[in-house]
Amino acid sequence: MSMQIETILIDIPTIRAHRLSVTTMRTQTLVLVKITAADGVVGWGEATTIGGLSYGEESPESIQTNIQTYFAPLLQTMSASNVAQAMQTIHKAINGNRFAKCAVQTALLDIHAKHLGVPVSELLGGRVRDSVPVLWTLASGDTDTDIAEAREMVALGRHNFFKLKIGAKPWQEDVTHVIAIKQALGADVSIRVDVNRAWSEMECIQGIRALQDGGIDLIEQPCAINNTDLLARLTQRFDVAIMADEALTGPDSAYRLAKQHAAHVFAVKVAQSGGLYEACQVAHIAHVAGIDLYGGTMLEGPVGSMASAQAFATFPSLAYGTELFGPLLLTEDILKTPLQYQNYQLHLPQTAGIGVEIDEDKIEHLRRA
Ligand SMILES: O=C(O)C[C@H]1C=CC(=O)O1
Ligand SMILES: [Mn+2]
Repeated sequence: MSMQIETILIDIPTIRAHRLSVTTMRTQTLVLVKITAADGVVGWGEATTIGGLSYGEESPESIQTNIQTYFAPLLQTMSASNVAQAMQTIHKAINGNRFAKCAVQTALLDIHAKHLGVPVSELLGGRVRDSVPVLWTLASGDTDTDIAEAREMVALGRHNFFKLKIGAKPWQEDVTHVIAIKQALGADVSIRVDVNRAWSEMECIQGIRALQDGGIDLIEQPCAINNTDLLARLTQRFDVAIMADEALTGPDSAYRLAKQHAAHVFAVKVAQSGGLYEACQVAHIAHVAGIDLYGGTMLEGPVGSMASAQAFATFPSLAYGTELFGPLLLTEDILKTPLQYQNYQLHLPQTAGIGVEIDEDKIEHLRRA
């Protein structure tokens, strides 16, 4: 009874340039993991990251190599039915590699949930919601384009709150851009910013003060990943919510950030957490510590986005919503039935597994040779 595992890279152009402080994306590389159980049931997982190695510590190519070289031989000795035991074996043999571990765990959960005939959320404690609010990230680099894009999203019923990517330009220029968008969209539209760790302490103090005065609701990862002391000082200093993103790398860091009072909000990402179980643990640590929750993304395609939704649907609260818009940033879909984005929410189906039906012909056509 052995399992087979395959890693597939798919390069898909984005609908427009997506500008972050660490990189400008024009394509996204989906990293898909396909596990076939001994009985033929297929499970899917995703280990997509942003901009090669410019955002995270694993690249699409390193994930593929490490899964083929180190995960595959382990999986060939296991049965798919006990996900906890399989992950324990993997954790004993493989250090780090959270994204790869998340993808493998997701595919194993997909198989197990399909065997049981339940959605993956039922293996994570059960749903407290059947849909999650989804924001849109304005990151064209141009103020007027961003305003027009936001208005279109509201009119379409797709998104009614927004995140702006800043940190690439001098902070004063970024603040002018953000405030112009906030004023154009009005008091009722929540605007958040993601600095992606670009600012020094003085830039944080001056930039965040101006953004707080301008009515911005949330400041995401303003400073360096490891400078959690500064993140804690900013959390004490400001009333506007400070959110940890890159600093959060699973339950252990969640515990340390909570103990340090280093954030008002946690951006929980399944890949950064090292798996769906671990993302749920991060959420529970936050909940116990009185830290609010936000469902983050690595701009995954439909597999990783629905896997994330299965986890986020179980979170005790989701005060700041989610950013599971990754599939909408891509020019190609890889599903037989597209995900259901309606009324500003992503809806979770009741189908068994993670809730996606992959178009394998499409994947064969799009995959990297
Ligand atoms: O949050 C990040 O840092 C990465 C990602 C999430 C949304 C987006 O536009 O970029
Ligand atoms: Mn972020």
